[in-house]
Amino acid sequence: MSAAGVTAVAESYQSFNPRAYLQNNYTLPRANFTSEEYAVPWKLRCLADTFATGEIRGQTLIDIGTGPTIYQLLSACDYFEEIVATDYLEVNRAEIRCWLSSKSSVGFDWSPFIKHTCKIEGKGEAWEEKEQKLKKKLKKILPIDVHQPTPLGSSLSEPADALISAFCLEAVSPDRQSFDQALRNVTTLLKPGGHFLMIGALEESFYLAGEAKLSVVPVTELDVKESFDKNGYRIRDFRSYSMPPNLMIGVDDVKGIFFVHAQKLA
Ligand SMILES: Nc1ncnc2c1ncn2[C@@H]1O[C@@H](CSCCNC[C@@H]2Cc3ccc([N+](=O)[O-])cc3CN2)[C@@H](O)[C@H]1O
Repeated sequence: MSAAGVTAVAESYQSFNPRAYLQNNYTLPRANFTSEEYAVPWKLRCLADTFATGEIRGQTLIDIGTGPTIYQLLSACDYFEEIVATDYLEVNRAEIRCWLSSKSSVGFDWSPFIKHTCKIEGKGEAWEEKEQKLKKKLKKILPIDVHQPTPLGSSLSEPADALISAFCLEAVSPDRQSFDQALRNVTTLLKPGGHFLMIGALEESFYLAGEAKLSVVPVTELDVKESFDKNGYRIRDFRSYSMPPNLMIGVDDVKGIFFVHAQKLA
């Protein structure tokens, strides 16, 4: 892992604009709920299908690099007592706090995401009920640095039952070696036998978030599978999505999205 590369990444994130990032990726056209040919419904389907088995459950789920988004936690909230959000930037942690505390729609409006998740889960759950359930379970919002051997510092009492992460490791690693090391680091946060659900960008080299232009280490399906294999996981499921031309809107050069369900070997 190049220390200089990691420092450069950290500096680039100082101008990350959460609202611009949300606008770029979580409004139309990418957040179009009319068909699973669109990126956001595809991601929600991966998560809803995986949690529906009931196999992934426990006391604590940690979200690695939550960013300013909560959609990735919607299907998880039925299966864990405590959900821990984490991010490197205070501006992102503040976005999550704003959503948690907002009575009205002061924060980003996640209701279309919550309604879609309730619909595909098919339990007849009211979206307001799921929203309140997640807000109740989302008990901690912690600083994290995946490049540290102990990413949460001393904030973590014991390893979690499961980890989830969306678009983080590849977007904060200057190279493949750093990506592998970051995966090794966050694996210390997971109990043996615990499950790790990761969603990420395929073959992306940059993305925009307001004034910030962030570098991304391009990873292929094979790269991701190799990283999990090398770090003591059994891959349970792997799905990929090709970005259709109408979703290539200039905010990044992402070619596709991967979803991996991996289990840490006991
Ligand atoms: N050292 C660090 N440790 C942990 N987290 C860190 C660190 N540094 C920054 N962070 C934290 O990690 C970041 C996570 S956001 C990364 C965005 N990834 C790229 C973007 C994502 C995206 C989303 C949706 C769709 N789609 O089509 O639907 C496509 C794409 C493709 N482009 C950010 O929260 C930062 O604050």
